[in-house]
Amino acid sequence: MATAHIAAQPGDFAPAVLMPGDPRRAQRIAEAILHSPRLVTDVRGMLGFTGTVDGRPLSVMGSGMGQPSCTIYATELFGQFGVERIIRVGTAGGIAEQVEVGDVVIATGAHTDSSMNQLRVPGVHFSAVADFRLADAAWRAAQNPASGIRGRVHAGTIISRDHFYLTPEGQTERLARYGTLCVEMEAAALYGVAAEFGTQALAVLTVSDHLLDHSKDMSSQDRETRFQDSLTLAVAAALS
Ligand SMILES: O=P(O)(O)O[C@H]1O[C@H](CO)[C@@H](O)[C@H]1O
Ligand SMILES: O=c1cc[nH]c(=O)[nH]1
Repeated sequence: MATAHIAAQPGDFAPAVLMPGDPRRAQRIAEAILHSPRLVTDVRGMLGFTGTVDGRPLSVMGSGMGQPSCTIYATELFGQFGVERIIRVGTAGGIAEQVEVGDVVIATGAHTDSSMNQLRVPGVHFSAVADFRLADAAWRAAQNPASGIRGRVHAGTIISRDHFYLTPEGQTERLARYGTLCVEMEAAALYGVAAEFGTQALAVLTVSDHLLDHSKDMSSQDRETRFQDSLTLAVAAALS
């Protein structure tokens, strides 16, 4: 039962999927945390793996960059492959002053400048929010010393932008005033797809750079590899 973008069979995906934007990060995560990972799809190089963690099935699959790409994969996983929860594990740019490079953000809600969720309920400004149970599980894992979290963890609102390079003047500073923690490019759409299917979604983000202070930004290699804390929280949520 392959779909247009996923060449897998029924049962190939676990009920919970970790979803980074970068398919190479999906492979690294699969190799790092899954017991007996097997490749279940590679259409367009968007790698998906399934294995087990502590004897429980778990999948990892890339989403690509941006809300349209993430929406395609999330829609097919929820709609065709029996997936019940998707936890995005991505990088983000810091916006709030208290958020530093290397910190982790549990995205409880996502503002957006995208039109994708506007099309869902005509005349309504859709609220793109994380599943409370997943967010609570990630937050509780962050507070538990046994989890081994080394850095700081924040929970709150983020923004999912369509543009990586084009930002209206003053928008970032205004978002900071409204308590927005960081910016990435997928969570709002992912939360919208989960609402459509009555399933669960969460984004756990590693801050790779800061929009208002670039002095400590990560290299592109660090962006691919420095995600241990967010991964720990994402797995805790996925298997909760
Ligand atoms: O690191 P990932 O998960 O790709 O997430 C962030 O990085 C990409 C931009 O560099 C966008 O996809 C953004 O959301
Ligand atoms: O979308 C993103 C992701 C990481 N860093 C940014 O500045 N923006």
